[in-house]
Amino acid sequence: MDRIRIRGGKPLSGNIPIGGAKNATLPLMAAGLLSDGPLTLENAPDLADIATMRALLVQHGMKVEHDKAQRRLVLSGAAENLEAPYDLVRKMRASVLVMGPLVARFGEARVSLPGGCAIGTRPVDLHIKGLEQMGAVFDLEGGYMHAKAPGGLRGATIIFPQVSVGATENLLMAATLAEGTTELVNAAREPEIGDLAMCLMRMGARIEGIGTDRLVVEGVKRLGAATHPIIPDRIEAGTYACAAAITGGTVLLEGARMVDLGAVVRTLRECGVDVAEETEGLRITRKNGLRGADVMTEPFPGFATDMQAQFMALMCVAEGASMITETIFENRFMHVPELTRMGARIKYHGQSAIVRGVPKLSGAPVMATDLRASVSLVLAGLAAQGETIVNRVYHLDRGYESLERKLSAVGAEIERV
Ligand SMILES: CC(=O)N[C@H]1[C@@H](OP(=O)(O)OP(=O)(O)OC[C@H]2O[C@@H](n3ccc(=O)[nH]c3=O)[C@H](O)[C@@H]2O)O[C@H](CO)[C@@H](O)[C@@H]1O
Ligand SMILES: C=C(OP(=O)(O)O)C(=O)O
Repeated sequence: MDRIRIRGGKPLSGNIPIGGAKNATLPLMAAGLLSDGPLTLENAPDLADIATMRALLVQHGMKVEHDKAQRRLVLSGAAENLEAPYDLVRKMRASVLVMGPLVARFGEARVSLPGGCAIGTRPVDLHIKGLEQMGAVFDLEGGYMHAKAPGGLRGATIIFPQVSVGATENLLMAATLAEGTTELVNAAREPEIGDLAMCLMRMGARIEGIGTDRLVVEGVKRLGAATHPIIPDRIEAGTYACAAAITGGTVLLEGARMVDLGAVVRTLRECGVDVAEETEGLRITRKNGLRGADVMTEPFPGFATDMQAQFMALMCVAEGASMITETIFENRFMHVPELTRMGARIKYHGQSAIVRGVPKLSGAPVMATDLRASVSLVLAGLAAQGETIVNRVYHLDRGYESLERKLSAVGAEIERV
């Protein structure tokens, strides 16, 4: 199995191109089920999760062409098989995003329950309740959610008791083809949801309130073809910002947007890192020592949970103590024991961790159980003395395209072995 080998201690310098956002591309691909298309998605990343979503849509009966050279996905055709099988849903939770579009367009879907995952239990009750409010009837059988709405979905007012990115996306897509008006209250406001809404509008949907926590959707009879550019990946950008910061370098993140990274940028500045907006993207520079800072993860526009592990790696070598509180997922500190093996001083209890900065980390063989925990070990390895080997590289391949190529191009000593 592939591993990543890093020899730390090299300040990064140069440009890193930021790809299209994984977490925008996955729902956008699911939206392809809402029309015969073609739906053309520009700036598509080449990631394992995108291949999994492609396999899922293809087994539903759609045609999905991925032109990797042109960074373009073209989706067309209509689903014939309405079942999302366990093997694919288990591999990638975002597979449940096919449920809303399938029920809305074809009146039925059978989607495997995803089960828990490394970062938490992650139930899908809000997705189910919302579709029930829109008239779908659910049976749970053999580990599958079987939803039926033979007469189609109807608009409803859905008030989310807690903010959910996936449930907002599923119900937003479903609402575009429902009869009448759907109101989504306390909706998630992540940039990926705005991107999905923009694409749905291009396909002919009628949506108001984009960018706010109240989305109002007027259902239409059918959606059509569209071409949509995917937004840049703010988590990939944030991760490479931490790479520049932890190595004391200067990197231009080509294509990254300040508007998506407000809370991360504010925290980096608090730690003594310079962040400047340039025409081509964001420039991250760290000249002096890092200072510790406290962080609490929250729904957007708060600090993203998908940046928590990377930030913790940074705080391991910052001066003073930092308190990191994870409020979104109940089990998202799996990187702590591995960072500790590299010499970090971290204590955690419940949802909070205290990181006491040390002058140096030391390289070690490490592994993690999820995507962002894995990349936090890469960041720690970039700063550590000696060699770090990161195992289970398949986690990284879910969300970071050409990670080792992008980092070695700016001076890191990193390779896949
Ligand atoms: C593919 C994708 O875009 N993944 C992102 C998405 O995941 P995902 O859409 O799964 O995350 P949610 O926003 O739905 O989850 C937030 C919280 O709500 C809970 N919850 C969610 C749905 C539900 O029906 N019931 C329920 O209790 C979850 O267990 C979690 O504790 O948003 C997360 C939070 O920003 C990110 O970390 C993930 O990277
Ligand atoms: C948690 C993540 O993804 P997923 O929701 O697909 O597990 C992530 O991108 O960090």
